[in-house]
Amino acid sequence: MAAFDKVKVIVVGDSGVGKSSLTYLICHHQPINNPSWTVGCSVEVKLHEYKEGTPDQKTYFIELWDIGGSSSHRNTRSVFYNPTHGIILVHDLTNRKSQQNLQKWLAEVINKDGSSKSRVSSFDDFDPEQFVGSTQIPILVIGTKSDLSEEVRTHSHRRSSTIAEECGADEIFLDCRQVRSLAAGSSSAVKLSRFFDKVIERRYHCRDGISPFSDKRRTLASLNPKFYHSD
Ligand SMILES: Nc1nc2c(ncn2[C@@H]2O[C@H](COP(=O)(O)OP(=O)(O)OP(=O)(O)O)[C@@H](O)[C@H]2O)c(=O)[nH]1
Ligand SMILES: [Mg+2]
Repeated sequence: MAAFDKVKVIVVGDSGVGKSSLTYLICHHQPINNPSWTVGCSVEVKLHEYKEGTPDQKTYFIELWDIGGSSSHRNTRSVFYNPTHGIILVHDLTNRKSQQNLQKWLAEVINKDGSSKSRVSSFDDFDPEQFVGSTQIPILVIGTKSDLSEEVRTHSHRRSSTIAEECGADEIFLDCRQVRSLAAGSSSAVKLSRFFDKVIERRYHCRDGISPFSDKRRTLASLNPKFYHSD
């Protein structure tokens, strides 16, 4: 089998928001039956056509690292975060807290990327806008359980979540249990494909060639030293 270049995208969010359901739908084009809690991390792979339909089209492997959201694993899951080429932040549209917690998830990912030397001193101090500006790791925000959300069902548009606005990230609302949620040509499928293109672009086609994770803490610290303290 041909060897394809690959990128690693991590999928994070609170336990039960639907990360495994979403990951399965993306990779298998069908819903998963009765997902069980993810212990540690589960990796699914999909092939993606970068810049499909253009002369630059090329096939890549996308690894989706579906991270178990249980808070009891908070101290051990850092091993899964390095390297990270793209981040999918998942929240449950029927659970506002899960959306608010995405800021903590983002902070956790940059905080625990394999180094115990540098820490964000407080999640409240964490500024997603600054994070995005300094690391340029592409982010996609996904709101699940749109079928159960009154707000989504009764309005054709729902306001983007704060974190998506702060990160300048695209956001998708969907029902992970329906194949049609990511039907080819749908706006959600287009956003997802555009996100994967961005991740590949950043990883393989960026002129400066900087690894997103190797450089981000230094950049963040130089931007705002208050984020960091030494142990
Ligand atoms: N109605 C509805 N149910 C969903 C949707 N997405 C996920 N679920 C259900 O929500 C429950 C939790 O989904 P999971 O995919 O296991 O959640 P998770 O985020 O992987 O949870 P952890 O592995 O514990 O971190 C399951 O019963 C799913 O069937 C959705 O879009 N709509
Ligand atoms: Mg899971």
